[in-house]
Amino acid sequence: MKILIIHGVNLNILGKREPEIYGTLTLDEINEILKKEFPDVEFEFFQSNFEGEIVNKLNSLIDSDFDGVLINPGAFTHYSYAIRDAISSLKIPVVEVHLSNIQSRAERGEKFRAKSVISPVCKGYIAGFGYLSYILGVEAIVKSKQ
Ligand SMILES: O=C1C[C@@](O)(C(=O)O)C[C@@H](O)[C@@H]1O
Repeated sequence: MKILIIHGVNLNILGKREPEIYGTLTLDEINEILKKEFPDVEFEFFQSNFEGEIVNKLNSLIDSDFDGVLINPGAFTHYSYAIRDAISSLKIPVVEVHLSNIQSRAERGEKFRAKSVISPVCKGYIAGFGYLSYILGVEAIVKSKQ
């Protein structure tokens, strides 16, 4: 089984970025945890701060042999119709994940986080479990394929 993990904008600085919200693990450490948790899955990892690069990556999956995509779009979650349309064009399952609970953050004042323009075109979404959100997301892709 082949799964593409897409980390969006500002996730390259995980570990140093607001650790009280996003935790202390770096992106590489999260990627390593996924490889250890799912030894039978072939992963490709992709991070970009550029919306168009993420769109290009998603477009490249049309007619590919990937079985699923897990994406944390970062702040693109809240406004990128381009990423949304690219996901809609895919036939394989896409799961959206977030480290933080974007709904509770919205209630506590950051209202813009309440809206994900991405989740309506995903198979499902998981938020609020820190790096475990990624594990749960991959598990959802693997188990829904079985
Ligand atoms: O960059 C991020 C990270 C995030 O996607 C998360 O993983 O909790 C939540 C987004 O609202 C935020 O812009």
